[in-house]
Amino acid sequence: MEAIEVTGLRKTYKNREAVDGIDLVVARGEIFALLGPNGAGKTTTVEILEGHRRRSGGDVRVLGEDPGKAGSAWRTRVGIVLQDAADAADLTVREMIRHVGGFYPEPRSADEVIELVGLTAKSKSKIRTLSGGQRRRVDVALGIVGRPELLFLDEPTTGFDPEARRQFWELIRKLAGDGTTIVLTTHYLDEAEALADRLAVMADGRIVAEGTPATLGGRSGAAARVRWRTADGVAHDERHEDPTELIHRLVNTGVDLTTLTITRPTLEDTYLSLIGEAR
Ligand SMILES: Nc1ncnc2c1ncn2[C@@H]1O[C@H](COP(=O)(O)OP(=O)(O)OP(=O)(O)O)[C@@H](O)[C@H]1O
Repeated sequence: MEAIEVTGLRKTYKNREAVDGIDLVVARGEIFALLGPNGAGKTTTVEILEGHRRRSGGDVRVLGEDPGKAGSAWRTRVGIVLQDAADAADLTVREMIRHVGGFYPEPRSADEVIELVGLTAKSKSKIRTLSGGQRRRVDVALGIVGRPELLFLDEPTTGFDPEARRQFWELIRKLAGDGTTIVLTTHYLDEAEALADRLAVMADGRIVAEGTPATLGGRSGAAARVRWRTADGVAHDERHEDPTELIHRLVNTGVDLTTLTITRPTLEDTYLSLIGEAR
């Protein structure tokens, strides 16, 4: 059974199709990223999958059930990392995690969760005294304390410093390695590339491309850009479908290969052209 199966999902707000008939499958144990510009329909889609928003049409199965009708047993199998879930709390980190863990049948221990999110040094601090990035770690802790089979993360690393982002990525990989299915929305293309097994790009309520980070939008087959400088200092810049033959030729003509660079479009290049085409 897949973790998520969606066919023909639609959501209409007044006259506006925020989600305009999307199909989506997320396999168990997969890390799936949903990308797209502001207003594309990502949050609406994810909130429907979480059971927090009604759909206008289509079929949705999440862990085998319709989230619009599923009960509390289903809810304990799904983890949601909300932005600022823990913000106003006057509790300590450990108290808050234990408190929320109490709502689940088989919670992780507070110590395990605190260690996983890297908050050991802050476990006895009141949440309101934490920095923004540290509070986001508490949000993540609250999302995973119930040992979810499926975890939704909405722009999880906004406000993290670079080291905290890398630590968070490690945590996500670890959770996925233990079999947790992960669905994340992000505006960071490097994050999607580092984490996602598969990703989909939404624009204007539709999915405009879907694939692995390496193949999205024909990326792997896109022409490579080859640049080099000849001994007389002249710069060359060419595009080639298959640069191997060109490189052989350059080697045979004695080009200084220390000046040679070969680049493919980055995920960001591909994403921006997909979004541009969708407009
Ligand atoms: N409660 C609502 N009532 C009316 N329109 C809404 C509502 N929620 C969202 N919309 C509209 O639906 C569209 C999709 O919004 P959504 O929040 O799903 O986009 P998003 O891809 O998550 O954007 P962002 O990257 O900015 O979070 C937008 O045009 C938004 O204005």
